[in-house]
Amino acid sequence: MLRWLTAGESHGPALTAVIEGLPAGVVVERAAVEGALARRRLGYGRGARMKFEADQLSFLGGMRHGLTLGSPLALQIANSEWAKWQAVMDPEPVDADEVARADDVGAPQELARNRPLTRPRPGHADLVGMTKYGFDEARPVLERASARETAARVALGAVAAAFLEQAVGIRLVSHTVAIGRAGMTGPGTDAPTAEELPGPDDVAAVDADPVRTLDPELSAAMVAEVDAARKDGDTLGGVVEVLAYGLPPGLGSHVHWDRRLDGRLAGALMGIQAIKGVEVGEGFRTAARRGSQAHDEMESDARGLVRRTTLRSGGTEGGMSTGEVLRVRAAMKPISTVPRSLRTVDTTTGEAATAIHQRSDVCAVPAAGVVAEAMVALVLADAVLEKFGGDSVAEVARNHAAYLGSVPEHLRTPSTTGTHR
Ligand SMILES: Cc1cc2nc3c(=O)[nH]c(=O)nc-3n(C[C@H](O)[C@H](O)[C@H](O)COP(=O)(O)O)c2cc1C
Ligand SMILES: C=C(O[C@@H]1CC(C(=O)O)=C[C@@H](OP(=O)(O)O)[C@H]1O)C(=O)O
Repeated sequence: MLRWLTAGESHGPALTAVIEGLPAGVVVERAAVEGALARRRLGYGRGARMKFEADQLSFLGGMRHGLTLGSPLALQIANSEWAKWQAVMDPEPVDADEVARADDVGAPQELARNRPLTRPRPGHADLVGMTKYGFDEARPVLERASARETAARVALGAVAAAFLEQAVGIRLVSHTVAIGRAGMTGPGTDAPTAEELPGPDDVAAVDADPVRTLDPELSAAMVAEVDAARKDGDTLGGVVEVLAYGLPPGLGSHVHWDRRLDGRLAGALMGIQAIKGVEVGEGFRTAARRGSQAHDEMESDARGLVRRTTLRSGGTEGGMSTGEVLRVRAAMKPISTVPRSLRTVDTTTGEAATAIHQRSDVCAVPAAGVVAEAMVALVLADAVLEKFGGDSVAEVARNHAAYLGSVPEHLRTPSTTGTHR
């Protein structure tokens, strides 16, 4: 079983993450984890904070000389802006005078770090978090609700992705499929073909695009959507897709609801801030089709392998991976810190007010794709360990190879023979 936790506030000293249950012998390269953290900061529409704040990574346990030890792996992402926030966010008691002095000289009240935040934003965690935890302002809520925390998940996801590739050859890629109305497809559209999907070697090309899509026309339309929203003082959401290549058939299980791979993926993706919908394969769009147009028919190819003719299911049947490319989508709602300020109430007086608006992202959909990729990597790593066990990477790899080798000749598929993309 793979378990993991994150801790840390958005403007606190650091984010901390621990993952337990990884086998020994995973090569974890600093460059790979830092690369993943850098990818999460990408994307047209992100706010100013992404430019000046740096993710300072340290490995604190569970590794020796670049290899996992089989013990819990702990890492930390220090906040380069901490000095500015220390008085306001110090975990230890601080003099009120010191907090008062932490005001930004000359900053408008909106931007002052030390003022109580009493105008909760509709769509953010502010009001309900204050009510639930008994706070009289939103700072203690928004600090943890903030998607800054996703940096810790992305770091863990990079470790999980390293394990997946090294032990069983699974590789992931994510991309943006819609921002606002750009890229939205209706119920009639069919599943993409394998050639239309980004492959695992396309990660750098996807990341090179400002909105993380390989389609230049779509990219331009998405950038235009972000520009138009920014001009109107508004924000946007969209849809991201994660693809995983190299899965064996049989990760997850049909035998119990909480063992279904699709359910576990949906839970993990819905656990990302602002994600409000998840689709496996054609998801909601498949509901509008007839059965004859909704499933992936099987045929025997020239080599006698059982092959699917389409990619509609998204790579799961019965809560198990089929061995086809895994394809999951997540829908992100628009950013709730809307510059043109939404109506709210001041929680000190109950009077009408406009919601807090500090600097924020206009659109963070491209970054959400990187976070979704990390969550899928973590779920798949857990499912691989459940199926193949093993205390070392070599043992997991042996168990995986033995399983694939045991599939009867007449049921072999491209995935059981290692010939899928
Ligand atoms: C990568 C990423 C960046 C985000 N950036 C912002 C932001 O700058 N401003 C904001 O109000 N919400 C932002 N959000 C969304 C909030 O974190 C989220 O709406 C809030 O935590 C409430 O949770 P809920 O939307 O799931 O209800 C971001 C989310 C993600 C995944
Ligand atoms: C810091 C990150 O994202 C933050 C997520 C976020 C939110 O409300 O979720 C709000 C913004 O923070 P602030 O309001 O302090 O500018 C984003 O910048 C990050 O992703 O590293």
